Amino acid sequence: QTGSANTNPSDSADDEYITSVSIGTPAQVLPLDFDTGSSDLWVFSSETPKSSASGHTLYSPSKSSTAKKLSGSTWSIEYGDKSSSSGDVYTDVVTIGGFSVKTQAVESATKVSTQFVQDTVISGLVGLGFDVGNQVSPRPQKTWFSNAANSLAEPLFTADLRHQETGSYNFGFIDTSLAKGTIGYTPADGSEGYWGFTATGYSVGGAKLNRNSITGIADTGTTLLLLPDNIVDAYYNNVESAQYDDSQEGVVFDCSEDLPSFSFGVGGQTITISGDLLNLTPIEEGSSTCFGGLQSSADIGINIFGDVALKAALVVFDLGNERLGWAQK
Ligand SMILES: CC(C)C[C@H](NC(=O)C[C@H](O)[C@H](CC1CCCCC1)NC(=O)CC[C@H](O)[C@H](Cc1ccccc1)NC(=O)OC(C)(C)C)C(=O)O
Repeated sequence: QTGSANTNPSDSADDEYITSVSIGTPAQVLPLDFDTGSSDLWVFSSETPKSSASGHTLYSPSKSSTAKKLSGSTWSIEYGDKSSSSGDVYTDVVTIGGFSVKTQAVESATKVSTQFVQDTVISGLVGLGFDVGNQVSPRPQKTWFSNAANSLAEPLFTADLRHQETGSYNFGFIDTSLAKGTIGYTPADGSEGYWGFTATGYSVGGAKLNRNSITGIADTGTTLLLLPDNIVDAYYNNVESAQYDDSQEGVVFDCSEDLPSFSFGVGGQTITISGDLLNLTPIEEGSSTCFGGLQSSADIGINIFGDVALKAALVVFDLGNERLGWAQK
């Protein structure tokens, strides 16, 4: 068995990717953000304060004949961007791309931080990280993919995120036609809950890859490519107008710049992110100053290959073999 779901950029900056998920009986369809950087499936619901819930699609367990309260269970999460949410837990049928998990923990939000209130394009997250990262207590719950893995044709899923166009999350199979290059595999470290891996080197503007390895995570829930300062500086030294902008908290440059590409080695393959994918967006509507897709990871303590990097590749999250596959798109 397999599943295949389309995913779409949330806005002109590809800030997030939105995928429709069916929950309950009859199906309640919510727009959710698939996040390989966390491990909880949580949703705005009938239990979310009305003032916080306006503009969001809500899950109502009371309207689902298959919903069951997981009594005594609660959850609470704070994300890297300091946003947070918390609540209680139900189990219900959750269908993604035509594949159903009958008894999935659906975490219902009784509290959401301002950022989630304002981000009305999504009504929650589907965590696709390792189960060790789940935040339900007293008993952590499994992710949708972990529950699905044994019934899928293969215990893996792929992410095909695209710039300003529809991409896909496929479960249980690899559609190699989505990629131009060969899939290179490298071990994945799930011990922290993330999909951790090591890139074998990098280069700017198509130069030969150096041998400076980079350990980081493949994170569909992070917009940017976040790498160490020495790499960020090596890249922006090639961009005449690049400068750090305190108010934007990142490197900005003239939108008219012809940006160099950025490449990294992984699993014996080279993934090249084109210059135009490294120009994320004007700092505000109509501005001629643009915000870089590559920024520093210095104050995070972990390198993150977020959507800016993932857009250049077809990425295979292979739980069965504990490995990540990358192929140039
Ligand atoms: C709870 C833990 C077990 C796991 C937890 N994991 C993470 O924090 C990483 C995870 O991928 C989280 C998942 C995101 C949380 C916020 C909502 C969207 C998903 N990523 C994050 O926390 C990183 C935040 C994202 O990069 C935001 C996402 C965003 C975009 C538009 C509007 C709002 C929010 N982008 C964002 O800020 O884009 C700019 C810089 C261009 C504005 C952790 O490490 O603490």
